[in-house]
Amino acid sequence: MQHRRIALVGFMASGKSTVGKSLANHLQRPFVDLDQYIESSTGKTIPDIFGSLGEAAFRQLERDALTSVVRGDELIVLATGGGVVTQAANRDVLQREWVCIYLRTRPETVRQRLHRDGVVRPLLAVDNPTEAIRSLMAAREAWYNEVADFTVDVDSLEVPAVVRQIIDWLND
Ligand SMILES: Nc1ncnc2c1ncn2[C@@H]1O[C@H](COP(=O)(O)OP(=O)(O)O)[C@@H](O)[C@H]1O
Ligand SMILES: O=C(O)C1=C[C@@H](OP(=O)(O)O)[C@@H](O)[C@H](O)C1
Ligand SMILES: [Mg+2]
Repeated sequence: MQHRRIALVGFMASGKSTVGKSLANHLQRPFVDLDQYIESSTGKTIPDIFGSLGEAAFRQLERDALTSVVRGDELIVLATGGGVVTQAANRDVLQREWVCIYLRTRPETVRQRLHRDGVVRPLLAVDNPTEAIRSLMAAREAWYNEVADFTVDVDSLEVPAVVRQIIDWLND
């Protein structure tokens, strides 16, 4: 596990971007956030892409990004977006080429954290976000499990404790 690329997967607001950055720091590896990569390569924000081009176009950009983010043998830590697993091609790449850590959350945790970071998540910017969280999570759960090499239940863990669990597992 030490010599492979690491991808964090999980639902929106599970902590992939935050934990990923800290994990990369600890492991002294380069960190890439897939959403930020898409934003800098397109010059558009995620909400702009959803708003002007639609979700299908975003998924295409995300698929392309997942392969172009890999440069040579660099052992990066990658924070994916929560919907990366909706695409079969991405699940295939994640299973074959990445060690995947699943940050598992309960819907209530997502609800509580949703607005804390100021990140706009277009799929949850709806009239009934609680219902959107519930239904999207139910639809995706099996996919997260399918790609996961290791799962952390993050609901009652602070970020450093999540990072510690991952490092302990990698060192096992
Ligand atoms: N383990 C945690 N405990 C408390 N807050 C957290 C934890 N992990 C992340 N957060 C906070 O939740 C919000 C969403 O985290 P983020 O890393 O953007 O999630 P993701 O990339 O999975 O959508 C941020 O405000 C972040 O600081
Ligand atoms: O779950 C999703 O479909 C999405 C998750 C977001 O990333 P985070 O999981 O980092 O919030 C971002 O990619 C986009 O808003 C779509
Ligand atoms: Mg993120």
